[in-house]
Amino acid sequence: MNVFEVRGGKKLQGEIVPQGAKNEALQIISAVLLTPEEVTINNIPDILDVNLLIELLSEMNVKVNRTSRSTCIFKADDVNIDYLHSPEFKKKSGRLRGSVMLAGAMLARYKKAFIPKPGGDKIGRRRLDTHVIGFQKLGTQLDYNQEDGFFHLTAEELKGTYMLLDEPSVTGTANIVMAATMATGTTTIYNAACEPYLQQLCKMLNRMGAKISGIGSNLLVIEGVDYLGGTTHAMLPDMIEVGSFIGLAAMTKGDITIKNAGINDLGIIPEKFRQLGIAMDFKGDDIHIPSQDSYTIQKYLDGGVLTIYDHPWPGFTPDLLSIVLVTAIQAHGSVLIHQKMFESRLFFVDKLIEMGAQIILCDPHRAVVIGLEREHQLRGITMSSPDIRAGVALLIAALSAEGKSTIQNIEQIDRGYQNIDTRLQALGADIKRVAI
Ligand SMILES: CC(=O)N[C@H]1[C@@H](OP(=O)(O)OP(=O)(O)OC[C@H]2O[C@@H](n3ccc(=O)[nH]c3=O)[C@H](O)[C@@H]2O)O[C@H](CO)[C@@H](O)[C@@H]1O
Ligand SMILES: C=C(OP(=O)(O)O)C(=O)O
Repeated sequence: MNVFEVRGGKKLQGEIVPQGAKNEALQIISAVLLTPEEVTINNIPDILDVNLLIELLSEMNVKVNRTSRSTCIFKADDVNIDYLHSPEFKKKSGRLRGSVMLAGAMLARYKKAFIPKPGGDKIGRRRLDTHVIGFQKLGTQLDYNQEDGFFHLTAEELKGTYMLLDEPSVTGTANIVMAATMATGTTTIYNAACEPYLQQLCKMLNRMGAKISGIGSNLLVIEGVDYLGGTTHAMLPDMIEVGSFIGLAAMTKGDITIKNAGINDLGIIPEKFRQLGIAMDFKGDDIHIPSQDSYTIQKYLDGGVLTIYDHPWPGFTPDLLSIVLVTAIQAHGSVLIHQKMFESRLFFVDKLIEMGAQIILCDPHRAVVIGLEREHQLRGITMSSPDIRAGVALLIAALSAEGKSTIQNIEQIDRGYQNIDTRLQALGADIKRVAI
């Protein structure tokens, strides 16, 4: 087991390139099952969750040729469907959320899929109802087997239909879109999620021969086709990494340039950090965050305290709220952080409070951060990373703190951030990965 040992207080400086997007990669890599032809994927993030999904495909007998850490050629011309019903699949897929999206592709191509209880961050209830109801509307029979703990999904034929999703689930929409690509007739999905992850998936599917319109909106229309072929795809820069680096720069008084940040696909993200008072300039596709001694949280026009809350795209992603929260610690002013989607994602503030932050956890969904205005620094402590984003938020706190911090359970961070220790070292951070 490894921990991060961090000696904080250093001003970080330099350039950093975001990895390919984790949540996009999980959708895109699942989609390779839709065709027997070669699919080449570039800008793959070299992170635990993605590597595990690639391993699962390889164990399903998909030919996997990883020509470099960031490029992989897949060929799913002889898939072993039964592997999806094995204890090994159950165990491994339970370690990541993304594995649930193998089901949509399997249903489209083989009219058969198995879904064990998926893994992913333990950040609250994470139901699969939207996925399953969508599959059922397309004509899938569902049988939950108490003994093996799998949902068994089978269909004689998938038939296009109209559906209004209960909620714009990200992985749910991806799953239903994939299932509908080769259904008979037209599928209309209203209240669809429309994150750049999904836009990228739909564009890739269209290149493979699918007929999807409405991309980028919450109304997707999918005309079923008989066959999908091979293609090439490259992931966008990871917008959650970009947001994390903006927060990191502000908290460490750093002067950081995020290279090739994919600004056109960041939506409201830069604006939310600007509301915290963080200056940034866009130069081409790079974001430069200059060193700032202080930053002041905006108030509403009527003088009210700012609230930053999550909302389905194009609202603010829930995956950056922990980062916004930690970034507000050293600001002037106060902000209410309202995590609407997940009920267990804010408990990590206990650690920040122990480090000296002024935070009031009002309830599991809401926390008020009262900025310290850099009047005193956080203190280094030993802490454990509860989930990917809280883990990075704690890491940012540690890098800004006085003295030594130890962060345990860093596998959580490694699930989503590629070689974060070495990339931060290149910015001047004192961080070591230590085996214990
Ligand atoms: C692998 C992957 O892509 N994971 C992302 C995906 O997870 P995932 O696709 O699992 O998340 P969902 O979009 O299904 O929803 C997440 C949670 O939010 C709740 N919910 C969702 C929509 C809504 O309008 N209201 C609401 O309360 C759901 O009930 C659920 O508990 O999307 C989440 C929400 O952006 C992100 O945090 C995850 O990083
Ligand atoms: C919640 C997240 O991931 P997952 O859905 O894979 O658990 C995340 O990326 O912040």
